[in-house]
Amino acid sequence: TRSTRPQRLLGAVQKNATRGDPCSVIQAIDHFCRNKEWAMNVGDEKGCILDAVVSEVNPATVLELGTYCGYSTVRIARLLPPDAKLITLEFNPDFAAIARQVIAWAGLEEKVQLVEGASGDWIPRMKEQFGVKTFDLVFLDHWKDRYLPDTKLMEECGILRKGSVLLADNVICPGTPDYLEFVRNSPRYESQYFKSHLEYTKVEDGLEKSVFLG
Ligand SMILES: O=C(NC/C=C/[C@H]1O[C@@H](Sc2ccncc2)[C@H](O)[C@@H]1O)c1cc([N+](=O)[O-])cc(O)c1O
Ligand SMILES: [Mg+2]
Repeated sequence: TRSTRPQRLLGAVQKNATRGDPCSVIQAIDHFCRNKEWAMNVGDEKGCILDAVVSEVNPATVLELGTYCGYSTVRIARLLPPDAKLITLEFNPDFAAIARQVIAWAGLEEKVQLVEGASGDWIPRMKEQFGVKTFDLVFLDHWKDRYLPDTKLMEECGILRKGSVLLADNVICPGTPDYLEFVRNSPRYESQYFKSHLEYTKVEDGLEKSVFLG
């Protein structure tokens, strides 16, 4: 049977990237998506903004919602200090299987814990399951209609602390209007929009960075 796009993306990584070299994994995926098949990775342009925010926050604990093939997981984990921990949640087992191999190819398994399941089920269990009290940085890139309910859930579960940074992909395209309205109008967040483009296209999109004020 015909392979899937994530399988072909993994093949491009294994063919063109060097084991243990996260930058070559990132380059191989971007080249594949720009020249062969588009895929919904955050991409190189928004990826540079992601890199800048990760470097500024210098997080000890990161939560990623929506792993897909692990592109942003690799982008974030490559910048983390030795003892830092990135937990990434993925609902689709086929995507999770591909992402594990991409993360392994980059040599970043030690920094990443990929959890299969839905954010709504796992967010309430973060403390007991993984011993993480609060997250310094959360990257939202999963189902767009889950950004707002999951943000409210993270607040309720107390996994955000004063100064925790939420960074949300696709706030323009495909768009997350209810989330954007919430973080931009709530007194409990200080929000900032980073204008960019939808990965590998000229369509406008951007990242919204929201600091939780506690
Ligand atoms: O739809 C998009 N992203 C949804 C991503 C969803 C990812 O997260 C889980 S769902 C989940 C994971 C964890 N917990 C609950 C659910 C899916 O299995 C997928 O791996 C998207 C679409 C476009 N686009 O141009 O159409 C561009 C983008 O950058 C996008 O991110
Ligand atoms: Mg996205």
